[in-house]
Amino acid sequence: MCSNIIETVNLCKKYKTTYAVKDLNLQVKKGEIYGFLGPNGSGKTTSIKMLLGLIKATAGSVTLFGKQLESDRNHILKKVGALVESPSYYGHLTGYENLKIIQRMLNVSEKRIEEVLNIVRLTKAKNKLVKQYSLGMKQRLGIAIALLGKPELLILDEPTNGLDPAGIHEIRDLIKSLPETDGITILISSHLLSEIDQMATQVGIISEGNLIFQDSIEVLRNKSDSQIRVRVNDANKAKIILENKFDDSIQLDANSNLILNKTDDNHISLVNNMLVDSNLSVYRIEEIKSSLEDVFLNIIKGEYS
Ligand SMILES: Nc1ncnc2c1ncn2[C@@H]1O[C@H](COP(=O)(O)OP(=O)(O)OP(=O)(O)O)[C@@H](O)[C@H]1O
Repeated sequence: MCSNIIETVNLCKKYKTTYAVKDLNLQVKKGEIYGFLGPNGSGKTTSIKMLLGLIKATAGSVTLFGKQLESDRNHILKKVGALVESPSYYGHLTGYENLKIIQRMLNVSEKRIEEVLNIVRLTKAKNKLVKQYSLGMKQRLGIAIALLGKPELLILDEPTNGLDPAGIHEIRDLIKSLPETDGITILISSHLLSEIDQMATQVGIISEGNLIFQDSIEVLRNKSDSQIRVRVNDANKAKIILENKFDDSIQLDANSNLILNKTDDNHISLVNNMLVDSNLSVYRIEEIKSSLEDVFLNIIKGEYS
């Protein structure tokens, strides 16, 4: 049995002669927090709109909960909550009153309003007019609205866009806490890996409409390159010694540290012994890893393909 909550097969959207999304094969399993990453204009919103049936695909299929979206759209979408682009509210009404309108439309219990206010931590601000809410509070209200119908799948399109670091942190904590309580599956898009790094279990990277990476966050982390940085009392002398011995050019960084590309233990031990035998003082040997953001940028540039 297929355990994918979202599955798309060769999903395409073409505008005139250009593909905004090309042969997208997304696979999102139950209970995952799937980080859908890509630079601005890479096709995230277009993909999400196709998942929600808001725009028609040029080709390909969308399957949610094992059922083709086309076959039973209304029934399937009842199990989905979404926040796409800037949510619209009635600014002259309170947060509670905004939720009340949607609660009536969805025909869920009034008790659910208090529950979602609590989840998004807006209970204290529920009687404040929404026009007086901060951007972060408005985004959290948008998530509360998306959660009202107790969705099994939550789709959030760039929910941290425009937020300050504290706002981003709040949304991150909130999203991380959701699968534990409700067993919900979440797809969240962003153009910054750092924003979803600590919450995503699975990552899909889209660039120019093509999905160029889809795997666990661990696999992404393992793509991070390592180098060894060595601090000695005379870097130039050390450089000559090592280059003569290993017949390989050694770089120095801006602080006159030696940078070694070979990182295996035996090599590092050999280097250390050589430097010490040459009466150099070795102050520090440390591993430096490229950041996850660098890995993300390198994947987009095609450096890992
Ligand atoms: N209605 C449209 N007509 C023509 N082109 C469109 C339309 N909507 C989107 N596009 C184009 O499709 C491409 C993908 O846009 P999309 O909004 O999906 O990207 P995105 O990854 O969500 O970017 P952002 O983070 O900036 O929202 C862009 O080149 C965009 O200009």
